Amino acid sequence: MSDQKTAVITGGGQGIGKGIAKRLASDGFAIILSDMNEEVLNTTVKEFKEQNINVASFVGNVSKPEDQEALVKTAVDHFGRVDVFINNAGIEQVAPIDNIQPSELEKLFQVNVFGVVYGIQAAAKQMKKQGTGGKIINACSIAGHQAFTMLAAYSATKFSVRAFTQAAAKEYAKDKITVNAYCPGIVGTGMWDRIDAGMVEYMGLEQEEAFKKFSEGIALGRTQEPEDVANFVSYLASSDSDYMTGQSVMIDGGIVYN
Ligand SMILES: NC(=O)C1=CN([C@@H]2O[C@H](COP(=O)(O)OP(=O)(O)OC[C@H]3O[C@@H](n4cnc5c(N)ncnc54)[C@H](O)[C@@H]3O)[C@@H](O)[C@H]2O)C=CC1
Ligand SMILES: CC(=O)C(C)=O
Repeated sequence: MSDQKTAVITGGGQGIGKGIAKRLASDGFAIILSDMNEEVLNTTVKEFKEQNINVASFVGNVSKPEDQEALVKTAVDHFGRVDVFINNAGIEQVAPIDNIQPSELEKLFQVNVFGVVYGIQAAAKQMKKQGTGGKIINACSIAGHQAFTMLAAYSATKFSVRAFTQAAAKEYAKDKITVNAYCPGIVGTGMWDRIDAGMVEYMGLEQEEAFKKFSEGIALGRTQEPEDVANFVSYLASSDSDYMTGQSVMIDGGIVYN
């Protein structure tokens, strides 16, 4: 087994996942970046290679268990091990409850919940085989602690991520696998561009007005960058967090207080 630890990041082609991957690379991890968007994935991998980051990639859909298994196999084939697995990929949906359609509800749960479950299963299987323990880290949200209007279904998926984070932490503790989650607030990524567009449609707001409105209550006075999330995930991926498991922690600049 190689000396260099390996971190796998789903939805790593852009946004928060890309920020996390960059940070973990600078922390010394070999990186397996995965995304279903091949174009953004290839662009980011090229950028990382130009920065001499030890990176390999896998195109896959987190909502397919066979893709999650193949992602772990890719990591093992390239780097011989999986130490950290980050279930970052996620999608949003903006709609009042009256308008939530069955197909959209299914898709949201398939990606944000089933995808996390399949990722946890594939990662834990490999970590148990290695016998080295490991860290599984899930993308939750402030919406996983407090449901938001127009984001009811999305919020429900993130409450569910919190439940799986707790239960997985309890089940895998004996294998020295910790399971925690990061709960960002308002991060200026493609996801928020789409949420903003959805709010324009349903609430009659001007473009970017929703982003501004949601951001008004941030105690630290600014919206979040992927790097703000990555700084915390760096801790979760490190041995400094060895005594922490089952937690879904707010990293939101002060929006939701538990
Ligand atoms: N942007 C924000 O304000 C917040 C985001 N989050 C969560 O953080 C995570 C990352 O969000 P962002 O970077 O903002 O999103 P993003 O939309 O900018 O990037 C998400 C990436 O995931 C990929 N992806 C989507 N569905 C996939 C699938 N089925 N299989 C594989 N890859 C898939 C996309 O192609 C994209 O590259 C998500 O789980 C999101 O729910 C949580 C709180 C706040
Ligand atoms: C996208 C998201 O999780 C929020 C709360 O903005």
